[in-house]
Order: sequence, then C-alpha cells, then structure tokens
Amino acid sequence: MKKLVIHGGRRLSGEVTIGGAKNSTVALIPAAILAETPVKFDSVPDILDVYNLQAILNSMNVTSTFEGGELMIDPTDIVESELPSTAIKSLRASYYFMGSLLGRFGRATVTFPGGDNIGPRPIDQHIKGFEALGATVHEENDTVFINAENGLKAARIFLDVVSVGATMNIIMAAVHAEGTTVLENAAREPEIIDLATFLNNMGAQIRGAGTDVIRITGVEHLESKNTHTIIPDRIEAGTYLALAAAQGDGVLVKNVIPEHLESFTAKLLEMGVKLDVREDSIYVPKSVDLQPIHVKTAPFPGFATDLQQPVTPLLTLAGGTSVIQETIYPERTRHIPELQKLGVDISNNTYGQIEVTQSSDFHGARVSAAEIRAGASLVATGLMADGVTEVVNAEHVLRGYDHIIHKLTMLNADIQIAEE
Ligand SMILES: CC(=O)N[C@H]1[C@@H](OP(=O)(O)OP(=O)(O)OC[C@H]2O[C@@H](n3ccc(=O)[nH]c3=O)[C@H](O)[C@@H]2O)O[C@H](CO)[C@@H](O)[C@@H]1O
Ligand SMILES: C=C(OP(=O)(O)O)C(=O)O
Repeated sequence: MKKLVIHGGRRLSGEVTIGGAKNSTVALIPAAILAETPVKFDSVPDILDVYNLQAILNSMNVTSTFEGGELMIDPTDIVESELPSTAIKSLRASYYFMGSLLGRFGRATVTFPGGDNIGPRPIDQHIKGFEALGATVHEENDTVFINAENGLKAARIFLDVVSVGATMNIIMAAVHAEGTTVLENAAREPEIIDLATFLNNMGAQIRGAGTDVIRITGVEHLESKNTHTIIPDRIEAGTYLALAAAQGDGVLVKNVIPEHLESFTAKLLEMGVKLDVREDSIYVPKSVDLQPIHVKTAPFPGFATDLQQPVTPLLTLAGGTSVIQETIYPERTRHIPELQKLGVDISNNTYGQIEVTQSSDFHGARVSAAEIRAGASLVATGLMADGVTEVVNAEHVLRGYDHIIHKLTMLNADIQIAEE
C-alpha cells in the first residue's frame, strides 16, 4: 500500500499540463479489441487503471506496450478466455469489456466490476441495452454472462437513467450489429464523443455522439489507420484549477478544452476567482474575497460529480457556507470525516447535501483516501494545511491522476510517495 506525504503550507505557482482523460482512456482500451488491426493511442495518462486494463488485455492474448504516453494495442490474435478477476475488480471501467467482447464475439463473460466506493452503482441500463440488441443476460456468482446466439440486431433503446457507462457500452456492442441502433436519452459527456471519434475513424458509423440521440449503423470491419489522440482530462483540469485558486499565486493550467469545463469555471467565476480563459489553457491568479456558492451535480454539461470533492478545499476559503447537492451519487461523502480530521468545517446532515463553511488553520493529519476524488480533496487540503499530512490508500488517487507527484512538485508543492 502507498501513501502520499505532504508538507503543507507552500504557495503554488508555475505551469501544469493536463494529461489525457481517464474516462476516455478506460473506454478506448476495451474498444480497441473491436479492431482487426493494431491500434495506437497517444496522450495516454500514466495511471493505474491503464496498467490494470493492459493486464486484462494480456489475458486475452492481446499484446500492448505503453511508453511515453503512447499505447499500442494489437488485438489481431485475440482469444476468448477467462478475464483476471483481480484486475477486473480494480476498476469500474472493466465493465466496458461486456460491450466490446459482445461486439467482437457475440458473447461475453465478465465478473462484476469494482471501482470507487461512491454508493450504489447499478448496471441495469447496460443490461437493458444488451438485451434490446438480442443478447440474453444472466448473473451468477458475481459474474455476468451475456450471449447473442443469433447475432446482434439493431434496436431502439431509451435509457431510463442518463448513464455514461451504458451509453459507451451500447455503442461498443452495436458497432457490428445488423441495422441502425437508435439510443435515446444518451449521456452527452465529451468522453463519449472521443470514443465515437476513435471508432468512426476506423470505419464505424456513429452519429450524434455528444447529443442525447445517438445512431449507430453496424459495419463489418473496423481498421485503424492513424493514431488516436485522447482528449484532455477535464476532471484533472478542474482539480488543478480549484487547487490553484485555493493555494496558488498564479498558475497556468495547460492542455484544457475550456468548453468541457464551462459549468465548473462558471462556478469559480461566481466565487470571484479571476480566471483568464484562453484557447487551450486557463490562467488562475491569486484569489481574494471569495464568495460562497451553491453547486448541484448533474450529467454533462452540468457540474460533474467527479469535481464536487476536488472543489471542496476551495470552498473553505469563501466567506460563508457553500452548499453542494450531489444528485448523481448522494452517498459520495466519504471525504467528509477525513477532511474534518484536517480541520475543515464540513457536514452532510441532509441526504445528498454537503455544507462547507469558511474555515482555516488546517493542520496535518493521517487521513485515508476512500476513493479517487475523495483522495484529491485530501491532497489539496493537505497542501493548504500546516504540518504533515499523510494520505493513505493512495492507490485510489494514482488510479486516475497522471504523474501527480511530478506535477505538484513542479508547482512548488512538497509531496512525496512512500510505502505504507
Ligand atoms: C469510468 C467512468 O467514466 N466513470 C464515470 C462514469 O461512471 P459510470 O458510467 O459508472 O456512471 P453512470 O453515468 O453510469 O451513472 C450515472 C447515474 O446513473 C445511475 N445508473 C447508471 C447505470 C445504470 O445501469 N443504472 C443506473 O441507475 C448511477 O447509479 C448514477 O446515479 O460517470 C460517472 C458520472 O458522471 C462518473 O462519476 C465516473 O467518473
Ligand atoms: C468515480 C470515478 O471513477 P470510476 O468510475 O472509474 O470509479 C471518478 O473518476 O471519479
């Protein structure tokens, strides 16, 4: 087990470059097995999720190499095999092998995915989609068995819940299905557009990604002809923007698509953070006189649930009480008792609602990262606190933050990684 050791209190300044999006990457890697040729990605983040997905690919005789942000995957000799349950359990996105194996072989057997403990995470909408395409699905002993004996046929599917995972999984399953699948009430996250772009460049016919109606016309062959560059991680970007506003004396956050962050930057501007939004970077000056805000998490283009914890340390500087309504994962509150140990005035007396009141004089403590974004809020608060903060269970943070030690060190933070 690893821990992050932070000597807090140092002001941050300089530049940070955002990596490729975790939530694109973890869908693109399973999607690679739909290709009949080797595929190549660049701007791939160096995160634990990538290594675990490589282990899963390896179990299917799909070779891969990952170096300097470039990931090569060769699925040409793929074989069906039992997937390693430890790797499957290590991340949520292993469920994308349900859609991609179903698309490739017409059947899939996948252990229930793991991932962050952020409350219940059902996959009923994924299953509804697979069944609509003609597959039978049954669950036994923590494993999902999916089989389309008579092949996959296009269908009209209306998602009852707007789900990123179900949208991507249905796209992957439908990409070779006969006819045109119409997916309604689809999620609109930028990572879905990234997946569609990757598949379309290989010959798929996916229209409407980024809107709530996506049409997928099945094609027989997918062949990669060029390298796919992964979009910047808007959640990593939001994390550094909030940290820069809280503890920075001038930080330039580079490699961002500002349009992907509008609901987030709008809230920082509302607080009084004087952001300078440029073409593909955002400059954050030192912040003063911050105002409290109300935040309600929502599917894209709303305020991302994955940013409610990273923005929390900044809210402690606002003059009053800020309120966060977590509508996607109302139980995503495991950062609260840990932040309290560092001196943050934060509570959730109402289900799904978190209140953060102005507080200061944070002091270092030993705290535990229960999940990735809870961990990000602890790291940021540790950087603001006096003394030494130890964030244990750091694997949760390393699961999705590319080169975090290097990036924070370059911003003048004092942070190290150590074995527990
Ligand atoms: C790898 C990845 O991309 N993870 C992201 C993805 O997770 P993930 O794709 O798992 O999240 P979903 O978009 O599916 O979940 C959204 C909401 O729908 C509910 N739901 C979802 C599926 C389903 O079949 N039934 C159902 O009820 C969930 O409980 C949740 O309340 O989107 C989440 C919401 O933006 C983010 O927090 C995660 O970072
Ligand atoms: C919840 C998250 O990730 P995952 O869906 O991979 O568990 C996240 O990135 O905040």
